Amino acid sequence: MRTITLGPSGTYSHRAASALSESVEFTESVTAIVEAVADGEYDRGVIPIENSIEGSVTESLDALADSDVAVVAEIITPIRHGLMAQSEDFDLVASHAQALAQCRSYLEEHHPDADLEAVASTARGVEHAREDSTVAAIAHPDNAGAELSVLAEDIQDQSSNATRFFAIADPQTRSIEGGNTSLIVYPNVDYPGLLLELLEPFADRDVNLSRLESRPSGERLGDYVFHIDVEAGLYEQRLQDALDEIEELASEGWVRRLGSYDTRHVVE
Ligand SMILES: O=C(O)C(=O)C[C@]1(C(=O)O)C=C[C@@H](O)C=C1
Repeated sequence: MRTITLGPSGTYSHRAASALSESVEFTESVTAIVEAVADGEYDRGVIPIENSIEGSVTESLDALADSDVAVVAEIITPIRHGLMAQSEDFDLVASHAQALAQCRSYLEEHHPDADLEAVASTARGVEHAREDSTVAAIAHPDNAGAELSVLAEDIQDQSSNATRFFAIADPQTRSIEGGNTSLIVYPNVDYPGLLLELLEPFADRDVNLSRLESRPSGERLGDYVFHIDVEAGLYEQRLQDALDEIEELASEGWVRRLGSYDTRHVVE
C-alpha cells in the first residue's frame, strides 16, 4: 500500500502514517497529499486534522471540501515537542506554524528575543537547524541525530498535547462500518435558524456530535461549509435518517459522507 504524507522524513505525520503503512512517501503540503490521493496516485494519505491546543488544521479541512476522498481511519497521537539546535546560540526558531503555536508560552518565556519562522513541517525546520547554526527547530526529539542537541523537551504549552490525523483513500473505499463518521455539509443558503435545523436531525435521534467546524466556502462573505463529526456509523439507521433530512435542508448545496471509521491511538 503506497502512502503519502507531510515530509520530509521525521514529521509527526510521518510517525502517524508509519502506524498504517510500511511504505511512506512525502510531499510538502496537505493540499498536495489530498490531491495525490484523489487523483489515484497513492492508496492512502495521512493528514493532520485537529490539535488539542491549536484546534483545526484549516488547510486540511479546506482540501477535504475541495476534493473527493474517503476518510478510512482516524489516528490520534501525543505531540511532545523538543527544541533542538547546534548550540544555545541561536536567534531564529523554525517549525510548522502549528508547532510554533503549540509552544507559544514556552517561547515567550524562554526565548522572547528569538524570531519565529513558519516552515512547511517540523522536519523541514530540523533541516534548517542542521544547515544553519543560528536556527533552532521545534520537532520530535528523535530528529536531533548527531548534529543537533536537544536543548529542551516537552515544551508544548499543555502536557496533554495531541493531534488527530485522518487516513484518506479513494472514495470507492469509503466504509459504512466504524463508530465515527465525518461529514461535510454545504447548505448554500442562509436564513435565521439554519444551523439549528441542520443539528436537530442528529439531536432528535440521539446522535452525539464530536466536532462542528465552519469554514468559509470561498463563494461569498458569510457563506460557510460545515465539517461535522458524529459518534455513529453510516451503517446505523438513525444516522442514515438524519442524513436524509440534512440532504433536504442542503438541497441547494451538497452533503459529502466522508466515511465511517475507527480510532487508532499511536503512542510512539
Ligand atoms: O510538521 C509536522 O511534523 C506535521 O506532521 C504537521 C503537524 C500539524 O500540521 O499539526 C502535525 C502534528 C503537530 O500538531 C504539528 C505539526
